Amino acid sequence: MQTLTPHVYWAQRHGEIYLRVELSDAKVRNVSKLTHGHGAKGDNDYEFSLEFLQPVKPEVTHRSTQRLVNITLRKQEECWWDRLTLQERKPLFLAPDFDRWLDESDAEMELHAQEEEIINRVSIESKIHKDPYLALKKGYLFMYNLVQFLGFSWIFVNMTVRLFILGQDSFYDTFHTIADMMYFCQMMAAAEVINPLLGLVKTGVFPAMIQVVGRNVILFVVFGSLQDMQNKAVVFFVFYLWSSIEIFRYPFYMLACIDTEWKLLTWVRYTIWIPLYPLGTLAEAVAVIQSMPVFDETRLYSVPLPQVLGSSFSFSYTLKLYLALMFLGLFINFRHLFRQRRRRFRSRKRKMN
Ligand SMILES: CCCCCCCCCCCCC[C@@H](O)CC(=O)SCCNC(=O)CCNC(=O)[C@H](O)C(C)(C)COP(=O)(O)OP(=O)(O)OC[C@H]1O[C@@H](n2cnc3c(N)ncnc32)[C@H](O)[C@@H]1OP(=O)(O)O
Repeated sequence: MQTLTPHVYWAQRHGEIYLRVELSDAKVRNVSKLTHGHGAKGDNDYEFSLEFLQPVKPEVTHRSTQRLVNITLRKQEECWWDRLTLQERKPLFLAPDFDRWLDESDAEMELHAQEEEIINRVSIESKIHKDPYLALKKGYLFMYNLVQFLGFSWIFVNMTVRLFILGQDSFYDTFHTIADMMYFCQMMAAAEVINPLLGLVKTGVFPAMIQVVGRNVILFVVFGSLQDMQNKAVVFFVFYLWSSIEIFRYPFYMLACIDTEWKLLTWVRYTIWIPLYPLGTLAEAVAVIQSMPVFDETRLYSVPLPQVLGSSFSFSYTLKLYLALMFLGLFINFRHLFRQRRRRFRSRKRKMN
């Protein structure tokens, strides 16, 4: 029996080489030796060898059907080859496999489509299998954000309308008009520390704690417990700056809960804190400084001391320490928000590419 060379058809992808050998009832001894195949010249031994343009991995898979043998090789390095063989002249027995043939850009598109399909499958599977309470969690977060959004919108609209109608006079009774709603929203905001603790949102507990504790000290201790502070203009600025960010932040979270994004809203949420956060901290610092003489005068929250050390330890000393903490808190949260912004816009750029 003589040894012949079969017709071999080839195609490639970035990572693989496909060879198709047209022989019926072929038995494969090793990948390049096909015994007892039935080719154009009848029953014979068939053999071929190829010197590839670049190295391939040693593992080779092959599958024989009644009419042909399919061989798959993996390229050592994932890249597009200009041709299959090292020698420029194509061997006579080799031809393109037009059934599988793709040019480089089509192969790239096929690769992207496969990658996307895998990502979609993994994310759907992880949603279905990993968290049976996902809908419940999202429902809770959506409702929480909706209530906060409504609360802060009421505050913002109310203050804006009053500013237009009463002008500067509206500054001085902000507290009496707005405080109840602000108490409600800021008490609810404790959930913002609890949510990451329970793993409901993927963010740090510490920045949320700084934010919530920081605001509540101002609201409940500085404004809430000193009547003299309640009709100061600084209340207007503090409340207006707080609500200006929240009317964008909460709707942004609401959309996130229903896996939706409105690009302009995302941009606003991750941008307006840049002027608002320092201004808000400044307004809070002014409130703290203005409250110090009032605490000294009223002796509220002062700690009685033994006679030798003086009569009492005024709460204004604690506030002096708190002032320093405020600027440390501003620095920590400014850095945190800056990172969140960079992460958000970087991942969006990556999605667009
Ligand atoms: C521990 C002792 C403390 C001592 C205190 C010391 C005093 C400190 C004083 C500090 C000064 C404070 C000044 C301040 O009060 C002044 C002002 O507020 S002025 C107004 C301007 N302010 C702002 O812009 C801040 C607004 N606040 C915030 O942005 C947040 O509170 C903050 C914690 C700072 C940051 O938020 P977060 O870490 O959550 O970042 P993201 O928004 O990017 O969210 C991350 C991912 O989690 C998802 N997420 C978060 N929350 C929710 C939610 N409620 N519902 C649904 N999803 C949520 C979000 O979608 C992100 O997910 P993904 O990454 O997948 O997009």
